[in-house]
Amino acid sequence: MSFNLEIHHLSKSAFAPFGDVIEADPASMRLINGGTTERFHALATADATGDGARVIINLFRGQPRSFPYEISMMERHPFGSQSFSPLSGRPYLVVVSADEGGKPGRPQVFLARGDQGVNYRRNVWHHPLMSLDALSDFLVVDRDGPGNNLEEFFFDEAYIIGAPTP
Ligand SMILES: NC(=O)N[C@@H](O)C(=O)O
Ligand code: NI
Repeated sequence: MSFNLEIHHLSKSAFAPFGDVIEADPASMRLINGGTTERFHALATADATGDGARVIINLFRGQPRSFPYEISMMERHPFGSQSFSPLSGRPYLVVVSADEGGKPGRPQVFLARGDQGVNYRRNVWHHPLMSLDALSDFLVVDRDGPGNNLEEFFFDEAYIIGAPTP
């Protein structure tokens, strides 16, 4: 069995082609509330398109994935962005692909810290939530409304991820 996907630490620059990293970036910080609160401003933008579309806020409670793990499919949301912000303080995996002629290319795997969220830009290929180690909660901001906002693609041959090392 070949563990043929490397895991990289999540960074704003590496993730830029796919969306935003939601983290306490000093460059975005402004003091508010009489200096008692740091506002890390406009880290990402929620996008919801189509008549009747709305941005909604959800909680996802994800069961931990076991490894080696087969990446057999990817999905995307053609009508809206989707963000995941960890509430349990645990790392998790983020798996994304560039679009290649309407299909996902070779997945890229990022290990996100427990204080980093991600916002997938609209129509970006990604794997469904991948919690690690224990049941984990995430605040998820995405799009609700008419139309099918889920497109899935199944690979002919699955990619394999070995167990992440912290
Ligand atoms: N289906 C759903 O709401 N979740 C997925 O979109 C996901 O990315 O986890
Ligand atoms: Ni999704």
